[in-house]
Amino acid sequence: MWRRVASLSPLVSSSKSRLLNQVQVAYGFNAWQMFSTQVLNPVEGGVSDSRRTPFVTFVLGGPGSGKGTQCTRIVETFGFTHLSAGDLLRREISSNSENGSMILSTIKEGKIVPSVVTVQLIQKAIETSDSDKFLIDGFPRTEENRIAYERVIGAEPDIVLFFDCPEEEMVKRVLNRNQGRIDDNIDTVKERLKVFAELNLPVIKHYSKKGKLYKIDGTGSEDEIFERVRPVFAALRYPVLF
Ligand SMILES: Nc1ncnc2c1ncn2[C@@H]1O[C@H](COP(=O)(O)OP(=O)(O)OP(=O)(O)O)[C@@H](O)[C@H]1O
Ligand SMILES: Nc1ccn([C@H]2C[C@H](O)[C@@H](COP(=O)(O)O)O2)c(=O)n1
Ligand SMILES: [Mg+2]
Repeated sequence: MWRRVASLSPLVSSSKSRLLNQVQVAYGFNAWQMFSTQVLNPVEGGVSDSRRTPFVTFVLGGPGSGKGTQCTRIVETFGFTHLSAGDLLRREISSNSENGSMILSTIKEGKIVPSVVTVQLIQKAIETSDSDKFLIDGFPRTEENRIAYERVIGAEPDIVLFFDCPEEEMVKRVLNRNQGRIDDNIDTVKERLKVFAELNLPVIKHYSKKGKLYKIDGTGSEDEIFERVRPVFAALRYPVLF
């Protein structure tokens, strides 16, 4: 079980703090992102490998914006573990869990499942994985999702990707998806677009204000989009040791 040291900053000496600022300027990351896979040991004030915390990327965008497609590419190239909130919920439906019928009707209507259910599924998936870097796809969809995650997991994401795509393109992609999803029909898509604009955009704005957002142009071919995503993760492969 991993956990993040909540009050890291007071433990960082002023010289380290200056160094972190220089690194942030040079690499475009903040101090928290740099410490995302190693946390300070509060007793010794040093870096402890025994209490690693995972690097978490939230992957956001409207329905059909290409989140799942690009996550597959990121997994192939950078070895992340992909957790799709939608897939976790659909698995609950197919396993006939106690929440299955509620989840099914919520997804059919294009609405959002209560955060307590989704956050629990994500928490379990993280805790039962050996991975130290996750893509959490399609989550948080609402401010309520975001706050519930931060409360339960005790951490914010390290970075957030947002695939920005015009509505007409998203609708076209969803209606051509042909994977048998119950929400891939014009009525549900219209509702999902409404929910995205009303409830998800505020989350995206929140992370933008925090300097964690990477807005990616979600138009063009899958390859073209991945070439916009690649530099974000390529930069993460240069660890800075303190
Ligand atoms: N750049 C692209 N150009 C054309 N089609 C694409 C592109 N990227 C993905 N697609 C296709 O569009 C459909 C939707 O993509 P994807 O499932 O990745 O979107 P998503 O953001 O995960 O959607 P949802 O939120 O509904 O799960 C899929 O059929 C996918 O193959
Ligand atoms: N945080 C989430 C994620 C997904 N859902 C529900 C509602 C979505 O329309 C549906 C499909 O998700 P997708 O595969 O498109 O990411 O699942 C939710 O309620 N809360
Ligand atoms: Mg998807």
